[in-house]
Amino acid sequence: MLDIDGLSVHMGGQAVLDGVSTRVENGQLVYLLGRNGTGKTTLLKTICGIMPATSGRILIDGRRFPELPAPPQVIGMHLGTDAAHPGHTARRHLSWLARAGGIPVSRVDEVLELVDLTDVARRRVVDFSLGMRQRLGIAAALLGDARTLVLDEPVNGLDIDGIRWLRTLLRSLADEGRSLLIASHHLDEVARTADRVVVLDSGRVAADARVDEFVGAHADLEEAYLSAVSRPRSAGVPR
Ligand SMILES: Nc1ncnc2c1ncn2[C@@H]1O[C@H](COP(=O)(O)OP(=O)(O)OP(=O)(O)O)[C@@H](O)[C@H]1O
Repeated sequence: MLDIDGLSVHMGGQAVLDGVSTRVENGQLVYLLGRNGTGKTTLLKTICGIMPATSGRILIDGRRFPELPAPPQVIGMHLGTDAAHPGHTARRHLSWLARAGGIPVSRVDEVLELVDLTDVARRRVVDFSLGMRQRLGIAAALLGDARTLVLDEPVNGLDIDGIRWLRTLLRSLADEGRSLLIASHHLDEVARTADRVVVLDSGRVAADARVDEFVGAHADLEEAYLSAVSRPRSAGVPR
């Protein structure tokens, strides 16, 4: 479970996140939405202990990140498709992560199978397509069998079969009782699988609701989203 309370992150003298509070319960698949540059990646990195909070509190299964005895076994993270050394094979990358995280190396084959990369496990990451690097990042997030998962735009670059595969995987991980927080711009995936949405706007929570509540009287999810976020600074975007 993720519990975020009054989280602010300041960078370069600016508040990138400003008093963000939300919660992802066990068994919930929550999508984090918002315009480019509105703080989604910053929020995920702060949850994962990569960026420092200026104020506020983040609890992962009731504990702050520095108190976690074995972080990769508590929170799985996929924060971008360039995490692996390009000269390493997929297997070497995951084996290194497993050793660093105190995870049995035998788990590597399991996650390679889960993300359908077994056949290319000995190929170097530099030769991977974007979709293959997404799968590798998802494999890394799943290595520790953590109860909480944080994924940044995992759909990007996946082919149509891959998007369907990921949708089924994410839903089943939530149905097993895990907490998932996923930043995305893919409203179709949100509509199909999300339990809740959290919308960030200029670093603040503009909406935090069950999907059906969020859509409410709006025609659809896109209309609900556009009415939740402020107008873009650039002109000419029809509303
Ligand atoms: N290291 C940094 N120093 C200063 N500002 C930063 C730093 N990293 C990010 N920012 C700023 O923080 C803001 C939020 O960026 P962030 O990457 O969290 O947005 P995002 O919502 O994930 O965007 P996108 O949808 O494009 O991925 C942006 O204005 C960005 O310029």
